[in-house]
Amino acid sequence: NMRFVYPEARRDETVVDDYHGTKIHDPYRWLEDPDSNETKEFIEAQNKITRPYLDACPVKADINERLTELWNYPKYSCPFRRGDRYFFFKNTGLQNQNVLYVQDNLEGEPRVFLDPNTLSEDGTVALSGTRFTEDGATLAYGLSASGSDWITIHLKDVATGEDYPEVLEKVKFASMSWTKDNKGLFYSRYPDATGKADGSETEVNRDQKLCFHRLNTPQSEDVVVVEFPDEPLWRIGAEVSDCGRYLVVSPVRDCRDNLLFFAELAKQPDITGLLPLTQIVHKFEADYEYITNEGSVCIFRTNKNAPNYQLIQIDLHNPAEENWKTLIPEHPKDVLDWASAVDNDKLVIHYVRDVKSVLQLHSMKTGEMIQTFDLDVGSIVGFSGKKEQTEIFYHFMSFLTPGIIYHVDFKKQPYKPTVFREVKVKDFDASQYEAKQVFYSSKDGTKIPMFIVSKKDLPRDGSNPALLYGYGGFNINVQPSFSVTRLVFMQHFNGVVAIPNIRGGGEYGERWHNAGRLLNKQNVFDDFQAAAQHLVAERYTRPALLTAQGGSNGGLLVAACANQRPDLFGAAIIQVGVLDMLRFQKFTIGHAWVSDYGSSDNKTQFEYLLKYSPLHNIQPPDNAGRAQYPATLVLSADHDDRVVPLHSLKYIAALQHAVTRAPQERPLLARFDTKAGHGGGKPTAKLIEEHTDILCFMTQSLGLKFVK
Ligand SMILES: O=C([C@@H]1CCCN1C(=O)CCn1c(=O)c(-c2ccccc2)nc2ccccc21)N1CCCC1
Repeated sequence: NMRFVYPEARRDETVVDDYHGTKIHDPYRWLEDPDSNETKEFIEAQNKITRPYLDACPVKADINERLTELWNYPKYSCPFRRGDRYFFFKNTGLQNQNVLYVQDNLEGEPRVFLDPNTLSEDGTVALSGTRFTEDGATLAYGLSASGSDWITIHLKDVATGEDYPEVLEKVKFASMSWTKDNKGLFYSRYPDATGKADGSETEVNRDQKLCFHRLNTPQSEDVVVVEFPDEPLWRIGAEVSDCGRYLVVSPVRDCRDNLLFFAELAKQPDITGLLPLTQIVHKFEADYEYITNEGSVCIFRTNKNAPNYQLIQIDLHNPAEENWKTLIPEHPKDVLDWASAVDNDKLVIHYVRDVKSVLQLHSMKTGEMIQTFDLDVGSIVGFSGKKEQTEIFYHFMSFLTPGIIYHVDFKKQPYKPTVFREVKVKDFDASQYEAKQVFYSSKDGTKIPMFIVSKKDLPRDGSNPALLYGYGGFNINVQPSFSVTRLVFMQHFNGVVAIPNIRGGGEYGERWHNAGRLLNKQNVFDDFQAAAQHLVAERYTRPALLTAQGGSNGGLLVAACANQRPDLFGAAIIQVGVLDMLRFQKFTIGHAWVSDYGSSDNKTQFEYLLKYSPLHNIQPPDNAGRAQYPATLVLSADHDDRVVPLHSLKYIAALQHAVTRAPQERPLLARFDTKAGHGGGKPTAKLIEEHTDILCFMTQSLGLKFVK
């Protein structure tokens, strides 16, 4: 690789913080101001060296063409019934945003109902959340711009397609829920901002309130119905019960555990102020998620006394914990991932069993299993069904299956799924590939599952490039899914795709999550490094051909592993990563992540965070044996208000500084996009550009050969 001359970034050695007596320098603190000219110039200078490096890739056009060709297949969501109509999302293939269609019945001619592509020239306005009234007459829908978490709520008359005049502003992390009479909407919003609030700001999100909006009135007349003024960091989830009588209110303060309150809406014909709430869960010690209710008996999915989750019944008229009943006890191995009421007296239950989806039908009355719906190895990625409806749809996907939507009609016995729609990717022959699940040992001996996908009959001589993808946090499951980018890597680079289900995720319930957070966070990095070692030991690949990739919390994973074991990876792709572990809680929603990371405000947690924080553990390669860094590409964007770009800016500045006058041959680059955010709602055009650049970076830095 050509030797890189990196942009000089000013180091302000006067910025020193004192954490519980420990002094920590933060010389790039000035990069935390997104609006300063100096920061803008830094971003420009980074893009100025990265762009030519990526564009110099001799097979960039081939990669872009293949990605575009393979991406261009029709994508559908499950149809869902609202009122007397069916709706579904569809993308013909390369549309920037999915389009919402409506049809009078499943065989009827679909009509475009809402096309977000008409809302912006470049596809950067995205639909973010839709909620129909029970009668299907009105749709509340969120719009987000440039990838920001901020949304505006709009209200549309379904019959005419006309929008109501009002627009609800300052909405983020909102639950939207209609009253049963279709006249009003509960939603959560933040107070009017002092400065800008378009997603390029970094201010802490605080003082969220639950409001009630009457349809066809201005937002200024909305009523605050629930607030916790002493708890400015709480977010307030709210849901009107299936029967319409109750509002279930579930405040959260971080990314796990919630409280439970409810209000009796029947007693509030006219909502004019704070709702009287009955509290039923008084401690943050578990997750409680409302599923449905029969009269005053509510069913909740919870991990209280059940790390693999269970369904319990709470009678709102007798809500004390000693009266709670277990409806479906936790399974010893399988994780109860979600549940949904259907056909009035049944529950559809999704389990995750060794990272694979299991779908079952249970009696709502007794909890007994009625039957399973057989599935191949893979994931349920979509579902539609309602308590009072007599049919469901579910969307199956796997590494080698782009998508199959199944339909079950409960009016016919036996309940037998039929294929409603199967999508094909042109000139993709799944029989040329294999996907398998292996279990490898981590540093502490824990068995970790890992999916390995590639062309069949690849040589096992360490000659294949490999892509190791991980997340490892927030109780999130990384289940099999179909990816065009990974298909290009497998088909045209003979690439091996490896996806370890490392600790911190939810694949084995709360135990797995707890084993990878707070003072156990190093287990996550150990699991990922052990996965890399397994791939090398089994001769799938060798370190010089191994790319580590992760985004968000997964970006932290990759950056921490590149610091700890630079010798294991030839390349590192760090997307919208959390990289300053001492300051993350000071920006936007970062404070919510303390449930996984802890906080530098706490001495014990500070000492632990300091040991792995990517920004604070950069060590230059030397001639005494410390390996050079993997070729590194850091990616972020100007409207990422989930993980603000300052993490990536400070990290790339520190990394480039550290290797000045050090034996670092491989490039350490950053790609900063505009009118883009954390990833949600990103238009297809931007996705293809980004994935092209990532594959070009891997090709250039690892010297990969593109095979037609
Ligand atoms: O983004 C994240 C972490 C992990 C996954 C969710 N997450 C969050 O920060 C979740 C943020 N978040 C919420 O907290 C709630 C919410 C609202 C009301 C009640 C309860 C929750 N609703 C959301 C809706 C859309 C997007 C994010 C939302 N991270 C980025 C990097 C580290 C963690």
